[in-house]
Amino acid sequence: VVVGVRMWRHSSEHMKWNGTGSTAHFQEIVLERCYNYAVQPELRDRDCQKIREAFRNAFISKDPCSATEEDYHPLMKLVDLTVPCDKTVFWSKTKELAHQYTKVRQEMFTLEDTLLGYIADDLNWCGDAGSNEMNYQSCPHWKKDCSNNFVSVFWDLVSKRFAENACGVVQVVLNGSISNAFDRKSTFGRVEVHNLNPTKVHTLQAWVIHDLGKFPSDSCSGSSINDLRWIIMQRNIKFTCQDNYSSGKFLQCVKKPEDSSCR
Ligand SMILES: Nc1nc2c(c(=O)[nH]1)N1CN2[C@@H]2O[C@H](COP(=O)(O)OP(=O)(O)OC[C@H]3O[C@@H]1[C@H](O)[C@@H]3O)[C@@H](O)[C@H]2O
Repeated sequence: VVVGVRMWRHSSEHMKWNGTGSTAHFQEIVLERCYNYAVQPELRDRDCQKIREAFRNAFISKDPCSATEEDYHPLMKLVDLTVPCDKTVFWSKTKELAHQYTKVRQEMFTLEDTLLGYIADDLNWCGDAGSNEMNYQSCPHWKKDCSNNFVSVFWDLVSKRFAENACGVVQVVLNGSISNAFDRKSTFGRVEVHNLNPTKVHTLQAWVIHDLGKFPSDSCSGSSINDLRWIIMQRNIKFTCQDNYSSGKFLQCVKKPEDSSCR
């Protein structure tokens, strides 16, 4: 009975938040994804154990509404978010299409195609100040509880670093099937656009892609894209835009650019 009561009291110690709890088996998933990523075999054992520990230590035993970028600095020191010039792909409201793109064009990289983005994608994590356990019951919701939670701060930080490291011609896949393909409040609009380095990035190429069989709701001449064009040109970066693509045609043309219907 004592063990039962202690266990019960222990699990009820966690705060009740409005967001879903930490992903089950979080630590094992982080380690396994690290091993799966194309890390050089001789490095991966040492590095993956360290990455798992540094990731956990960033948030465990801390108030989950007190996250800061500094909490992640030991983890950021272990990974590199740099990709080759002309190979960076940002996205906004087009996650699946952007990943289909980089699956077809393996030399292109979304944040998800870097080690840290690949490890963290679709996971949720938080702890509690009064415990060294993860909270699997609930975690802060970025709107209903607090924006400085560990997941939101993580994605803003890695998105910022990913944008800072970009060079040459960078691309962004935007959703032409919603009214505002570009949204200043999105991570792309709030973080990545403002962290591109104009001395390294000379052009931002936007793709405004609409869903197959639907009329486009936004286009390169729409007000939201004109807003993006203005912001980018203010930053002394060239802006180009393509909008006569449905998602199917976009994937077909990135696979075979020489196809006559793709010019
Ligand atoms: N699993 C990933 N999540 C996120 C990435 C990312 O690369 N991977 N993010 C952000 N992000 C999280 O996704 C939603 C918003 O998406 P959504 O509203 O669809 O688009 P965002 O522009 O906010 O964010 C996409 C943009 O930021 C990076 C990625 O490099 C793209 O260029 C919000 O919770 C962000 O914190």
